[in-house]
Amino acid sequence: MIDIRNVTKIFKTKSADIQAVDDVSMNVSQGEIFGVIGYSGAGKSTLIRLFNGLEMPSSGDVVIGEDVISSMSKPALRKKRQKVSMIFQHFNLLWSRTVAENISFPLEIAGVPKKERQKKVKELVELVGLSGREDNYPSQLSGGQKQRVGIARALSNEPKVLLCDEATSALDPETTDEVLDLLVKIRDEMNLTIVLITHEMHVIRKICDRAAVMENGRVVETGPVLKLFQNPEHSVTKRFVKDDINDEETALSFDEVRELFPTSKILKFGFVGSQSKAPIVSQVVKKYDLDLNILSGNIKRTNNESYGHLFVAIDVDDGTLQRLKAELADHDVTVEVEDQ
Ligand SMILES: Nc1ncnc2c1ncn2[C@@H]1O[C@H](COP(=O)(O)OP(=O)(O)OP(=O)(O)O)[C@@H](O)[C@H]1O
Repeated sequence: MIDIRNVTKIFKTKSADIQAVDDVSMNVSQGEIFGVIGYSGAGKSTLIRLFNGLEMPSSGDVVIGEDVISSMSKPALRKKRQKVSMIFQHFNLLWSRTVAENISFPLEIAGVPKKERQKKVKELVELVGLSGREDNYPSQLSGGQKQRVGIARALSNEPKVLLCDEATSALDPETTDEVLDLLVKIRDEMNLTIVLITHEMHVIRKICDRAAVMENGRVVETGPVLKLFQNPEHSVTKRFVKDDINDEETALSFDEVRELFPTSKILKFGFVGSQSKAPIVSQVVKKYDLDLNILSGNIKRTNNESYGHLFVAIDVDDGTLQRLKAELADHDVTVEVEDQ
């Protein structure tokens, strides 16, 4: 559906050339929710703006469906943007227009007759849960409601692709989850392909199927979301996963744990899916007659699986540890020894 091929974007400024996107390649399948995550300045906004031709690549190709975005004429591109629409962090609504008029605006530009526009607006208002608010102005709405208007407006021309530029970054956690649920609903109902950029791993975990991690303009890691959470390889991915799990408290208490149990090793067991509920660890620990102190645990849900980890302090010699690791590996439970 979307094919990004060796795309580079260099901004030429008076003082220097800035390489915002550096040789990025990625594919997004039809119906997928694909996330791009990175810290500030990683190149996410530039990358997503390349998807709909708001920026043109310095080299490489952006292909959406049958069209090579990077070599389209301006009028063709304007037309294409009706099918590759976008929502924004600060909503970009027209403040002097009501909810209904905002949603109707792209249809007016596309020359859709009034009757048809009204019908479409009504459908969209219902779809995004804003019935009764049609005549309100944006200033009368909460942040979450404003983004619902942004989403309805973006859907008015029945796009194939929805680009989300930090769409929940201005929202509180509860409203973020409501808007994310809405994105999943419209993906399912309209068979949309969604590409979102974010700096919040929670957003990736909650709704994305696959994600790419960016640093300094490059994609440093990409894969199915569960894989990124379970087995992050790049240091940036590890930081994002750690922030999401938020085990700072555990990290702080490790020193105390070492004082309390000087001969113990601190282990982290990692689980996924059904294993996260089964008593595998308890069975294996019993079998080797080990004493175990549970330090902390956490189970999180991705869009379709649960995964989790358990930190324990355990008095175990190296030989037994190897056997324990092998046995747990047979049950898809990973074991990591935390640094002493
Ligand atoms: N129009 C521009 N002219 C010059 N440099 C730019 C331009 N747009 C972006 N940059 C630079 O490109 C780099 C990547 O910026 P970009 O906004 O794409 O990153 P980002 O990951 O989206 O960060 P943020 O979340 O802070 O927006 C930065 O160094 C930025 O200063």
